[in-house]
Amino acid sequence: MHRNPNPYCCHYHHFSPSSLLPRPFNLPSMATASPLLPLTFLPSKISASTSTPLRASLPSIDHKLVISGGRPISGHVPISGSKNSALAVLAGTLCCSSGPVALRGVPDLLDTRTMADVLRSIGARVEAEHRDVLVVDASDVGLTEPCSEKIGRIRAGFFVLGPLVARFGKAEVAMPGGCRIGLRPVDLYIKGLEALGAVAEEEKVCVYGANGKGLVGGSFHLAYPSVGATETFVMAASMADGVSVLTNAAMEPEVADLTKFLIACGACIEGAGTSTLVITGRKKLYGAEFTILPDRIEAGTFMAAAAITRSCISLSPVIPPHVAQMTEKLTEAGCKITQIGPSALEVSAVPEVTGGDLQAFNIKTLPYPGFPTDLQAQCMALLTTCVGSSIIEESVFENRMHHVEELKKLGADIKVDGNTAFIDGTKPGRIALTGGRVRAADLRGGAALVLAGMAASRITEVENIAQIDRGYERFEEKLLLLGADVKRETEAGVSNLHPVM
Ligand SMILES: CC(=O)N[C@H]1[C@@H](OP(=O)(O)OP(=O)(O)OC[C@H]2O[C@@H](n3ccc(=O)[nH]c3=O)[C@H](O)[C@@H]2O)O[C@H](CO)[C@@H](O)[C@@H]1O
Ligand SMILES: C=C(OP(=O)(O)O)C(=O)O
Repeated sequence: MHRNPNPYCCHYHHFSPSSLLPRPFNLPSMATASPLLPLTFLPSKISASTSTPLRASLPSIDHKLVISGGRPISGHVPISGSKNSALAVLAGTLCCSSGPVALRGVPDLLDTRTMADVLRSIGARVEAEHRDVLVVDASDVGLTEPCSEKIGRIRAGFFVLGPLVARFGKAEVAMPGGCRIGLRPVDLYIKGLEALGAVAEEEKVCVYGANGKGLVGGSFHLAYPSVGATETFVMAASMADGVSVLTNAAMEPEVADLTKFLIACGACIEGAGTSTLVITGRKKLYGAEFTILPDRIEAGTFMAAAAITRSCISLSPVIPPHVAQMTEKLTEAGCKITQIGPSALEVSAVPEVTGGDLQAFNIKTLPYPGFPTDLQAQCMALLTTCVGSSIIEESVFENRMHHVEELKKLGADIKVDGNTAFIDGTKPGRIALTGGRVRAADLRGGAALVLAGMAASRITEVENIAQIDRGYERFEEKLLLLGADVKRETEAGVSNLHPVM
């Protein structure tokens, strides 16, 4: 690997964003996957505090979900810790050079397992302690080139760049993977680090800290409130020498959660959850205990599941303001959402509440507090069952409509023009989805197909569910617990149990 002869030099290397476009998506290979682990998990034991063993990657690439549709669901579903918060916080553990971090609520997902492997590849210790605590000790990390193959599987792999440059003065990180929903460049990450004095090398993502040590405080205005670029800047600035200011920062709850985590570790950050962050760098951050916030996207997905099956379910823990956009849209459709506890909601779409049909609504995805792009596909599935026409405008990612063709195979009537989808809903008293064989192209699109299958009149098979396993903890087990007829089919046969533990 080529190295800068003087990695700490201050001269400027021109940074070319085009050299940082993502490489092709790289799913975990069956050849490298570990064998199935013993099954010890029973659906009745699902709890919001499910443990996080984070062992080897889940070999679910050839698994499919088989759904027998048309059944209502009922009961309570526990919501796991947030995938996107957990991934950012796991990257943030690299800021802690003194003492271990104890994390509660890290969901057991393909993506969190991959992130754990990324951390291990540079010398961090990542271990499950008790059933619910994941301990990460990055005190002895010394390497600055995390495993490229693992980074190439997940978007959040790139989040380690900021902490590594800030702590060690250099880092070489491969282009990340994640959902194939657009070009997803990393130019804003790099520009943010450059504002802190970093120097990026052309042709590869190799970044050096300023003045041979690390980063210096600086100001940066994000041209777009990118979640990952905000998180990268905040982690890096927390260890930079001096005060940094970030404006037009992303305000997603997961960004605020990362900020809270860093503060718990000794960082000095003002403005958490707002668009202006003022960060006073600290020489060192320390290990701390932290609990990951509940996953608002998983919660929103189950809210959509209740609506699409015209059912009534409760869910917790959920932070009601975090799902406000979903609550607003489902209420517009005719559902009733009731807060039944400080962190519990009931979602009802039963005929006695809705009068029989749900009404179409429109969506435009936007950065938080706008409607989340990560719930667009699930809402599209729902809208194919609502009465009337609706329009979905995807404004965050330029290529997040892969689920359209698959939904059409299940009987949906959808037309796409650029990033706008026109959904011709169903007729009163009739749900048009029939079922069929479809393939998950990405995480949320995959979940949307499962929801559609639950409303369809016949059997639906969803293939390539490794995509779903990337971001939903025990998805089909939770659905099964609610009474859905969902089975995981593996090469070895049918299984209603997740093959993780
Ligand atoms: C692991 C994680 O947390 N993933 C989430 C994160 O992704 P991620 O952090 O990748 O999303 P961003 O907010 O960065 O991306 C939003 C838009 O900004 C563009 N962009 C981003 C960075 C950059 O340097 N240059 C650039 O042009 C992207 O291509 C995209 O069109 O936020 C998204 C938006 O809420 C969510 O859908 C993802 O689930
Ligand atoms: C787009 C998503 O994930 P990632 O950014 O990890 O690809 C998602 O969670 O919907």
